[in-house]
Amino acid sequence: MRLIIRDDAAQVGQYIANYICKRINDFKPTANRPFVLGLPTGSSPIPTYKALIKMVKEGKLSFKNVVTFNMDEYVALPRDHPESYHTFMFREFFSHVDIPPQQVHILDGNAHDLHAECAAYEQLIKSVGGIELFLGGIGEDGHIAFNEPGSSLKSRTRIKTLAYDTILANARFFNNDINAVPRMALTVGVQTVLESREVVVVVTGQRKALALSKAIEEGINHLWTLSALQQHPWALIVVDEDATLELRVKTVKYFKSIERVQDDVEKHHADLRAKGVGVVGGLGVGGLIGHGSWSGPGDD
Ligand SMILES: N[C@@H]1[C@@H](O)[C@H](O)[C@@H](COP(=O)(O)O)O[C@@H]1O
Repeated sequence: MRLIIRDDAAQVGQYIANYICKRINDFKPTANRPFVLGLPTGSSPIPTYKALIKMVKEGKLSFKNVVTFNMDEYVALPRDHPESYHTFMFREFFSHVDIPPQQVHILDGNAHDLHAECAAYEQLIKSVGGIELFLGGIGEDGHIAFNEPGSSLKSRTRIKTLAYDTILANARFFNNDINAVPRMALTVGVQTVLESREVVVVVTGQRKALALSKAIEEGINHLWTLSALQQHPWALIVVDEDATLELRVKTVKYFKSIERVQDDVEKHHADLRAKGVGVVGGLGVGGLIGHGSWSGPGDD
């Protein structure tokens, strides 16, 4: 796992957008071999969406051959409700990029048979070859998607009752009316996220600081479901300074030093490549081994 720390939420968004842009462009997706991207809702990914939209408008990135799967959706909230995740995603992102709407997948919280809807979602993800990169956010209680505390770390897409803390936290989107917040949601499971080939998580703001420290400084624990990421071979968490408030100074220094070393190694490789010297893997930092040149968060 790698942790990248930036000054503020805007810089976090820019970093992740650059990262996703590079991933998609390096993948060279085609209609027959699309890039499969998992996406979250919430306020945290908005700076990333803004930066991605700008890249599309500048012609640096296209979503024509990208297939998306959203993490979650409320149960029984009309699809066209301003706070449904369908509405959110089209308002904040999909309507501004060149993705064909039939390539967008969002769970249907109004499906007649919710269990069948969840099973079909898992099947659909499998049928396109699995998710290449899952971008996620977290709740204050450390939940990823809507995998509330106590969720099985082997869970798959299913119906989930929301924790009272989450209902309280999300009331801000419903005119602070707790009674208006749906009590249930459909969500991908922790295992669904872990099965994607790469996971990138955005964590910003002081109110997420405790969850971040529980997830990365302590053991894997179903009470902080993001901690399951410790088992993922290719995970990156991008945070702002505020989100690091509960981390040990030593933890912050460690991850910052890893990034510095990574930059030095990357520069060294670029110099070698410019001189026409082939670069083989094996430097052992941040996933260089087996990748020739570093391009990802690494599996250290
Ligand atoms: N289901 C979503 C999560 O996927 C999201 O990560 C979380 C954080 O939202 P925010 O980024 O607004 O803090 O909100 C909801 O609970």
